[in-house]
Amino acid sequence: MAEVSPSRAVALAVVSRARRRDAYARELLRAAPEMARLSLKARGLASRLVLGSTACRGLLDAVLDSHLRRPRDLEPRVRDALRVACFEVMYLETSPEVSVFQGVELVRTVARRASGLANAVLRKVVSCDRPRVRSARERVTAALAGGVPVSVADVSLVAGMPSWLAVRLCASLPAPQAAAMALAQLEPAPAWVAANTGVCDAAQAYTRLRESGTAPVPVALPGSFLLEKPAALARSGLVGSVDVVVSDLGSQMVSRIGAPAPGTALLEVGQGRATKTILLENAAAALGGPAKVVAVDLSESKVELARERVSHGWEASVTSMAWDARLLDGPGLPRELDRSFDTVFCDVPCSGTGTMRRHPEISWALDPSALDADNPDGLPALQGRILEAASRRVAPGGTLVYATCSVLDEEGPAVVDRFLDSPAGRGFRREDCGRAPGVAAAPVPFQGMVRRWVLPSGDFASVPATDGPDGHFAARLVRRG
Ligand SMILES: C[S@@+](CC[C@H](N)C(=O)[O-])C[C@H]1O[C@@H](n2cnc3c(N)ncnc32)[C@H](O)[C@@H]1O
Repeated sequence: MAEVSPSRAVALAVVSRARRRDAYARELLRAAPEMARLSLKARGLASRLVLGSTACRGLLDAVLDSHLRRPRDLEPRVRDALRVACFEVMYLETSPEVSVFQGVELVRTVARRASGLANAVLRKVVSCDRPRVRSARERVTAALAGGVPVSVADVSLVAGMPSWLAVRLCASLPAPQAAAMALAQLEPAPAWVAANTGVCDAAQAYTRLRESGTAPVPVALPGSFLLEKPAALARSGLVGSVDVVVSDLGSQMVSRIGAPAPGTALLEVGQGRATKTILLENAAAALGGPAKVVAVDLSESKVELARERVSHGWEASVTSMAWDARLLDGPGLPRELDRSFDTVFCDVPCSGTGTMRRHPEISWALDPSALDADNPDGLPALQGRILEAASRRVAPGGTLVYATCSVLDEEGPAVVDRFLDSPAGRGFRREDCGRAPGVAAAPVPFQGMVRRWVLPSGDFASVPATDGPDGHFAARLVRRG
């Protein structure tokens, strides 16, 4: 009898490891020694099974529980195997016979006596749930073209996300965009990288990427590439040496929207691992030379990491420090922050709903109350507070950029509207992100790519779609002189 395939066995090992260690599935997938022994095709399937079964976790559990007499009795390792198999039956194109057979074998590898139960459950998934997904997908695909509404239930089922999140998504996005996002959620996300021009120019980055087997394809922004074989990047050493930074194209667009003029002062709030610091300096350099950047983050360990990364090419122009951005308008600021800046770029903590293809844990880990504007401990309150405090550091005539990787109104336009209505915000006016100097100076096709996502308000809001960038939001506010 045929055995369970290596890709499914590896997928189960990684999913179980993530549960036991309470770790991120994508990171374990990258580090898994078993992955290196798989063929490229098998690695692709293992990766889809791990990321997909993680992204749909709650929905798969509800499906499995509906077919079990005593769901609570299911051992965690059997549930892991059934989730992987259930995801394949419902969402992938594998024939039902193969996916059920493989699912039963997978369960047998962890609990021989549970194989009969697995067979019964997976057959029910084939007859009840697989057709539901297929018909929901047809309706969502029809909504993509426009003119047809999209239902919350279909978005939730097609994307494998909780219904409350689908409700918020459909309230934030026009139907064709909600449909495009739902259809893209369980597809592999494109892999973009940008050359770190502090270390190498676009031509050198291209050569190094090509020689390392990543099959780079230049995109409309010089130094930016789509990788056709992203798996080779991990072995290339180019990420560790910071010759390139891995960054979604939407994030690269936001960095051009925030691009400081050469030699001017920029305060970056929420520096994280310094990916945008490098992109912002790339953008300034493209305009003529680096900016003088002071960057803050609440997390000491991220500041350490950021310092190491910017030391590759930008050590002379970037200062990274640990500071709580909510205190940027208070007394006792360190000398580096007690001044005004030509640009203040706020990359605030957010739900990450624009990046769920890359971070599959997000949708089932999010607490809906964290998105309520009136929750004092929620994200919109934190984002508004950071924006307000950071606005005090903008010089007259200077620019304040507010950025998130969320697609939800509550964390984007609503936060900016509230700020502009507040006493601190009254001195600012909203400007068109598509006309930002860093965008206007970029090649015309890139300008078109950015402007495609600019809303009538002037804000930038990309939305995930198959082969498209992640969901990023940016508002550009100029302080009256
Ligand atoms: C969206 S991430 C930034 C990503 C980063 N800009 C990059 O490109 O890698 C938001 C960052 O804000 C930081 N943060 C959260 N609360 C903060 C606060 N009160 N003050 C400063 N930084 C904060 C987090 O540690 C996190 O690194």
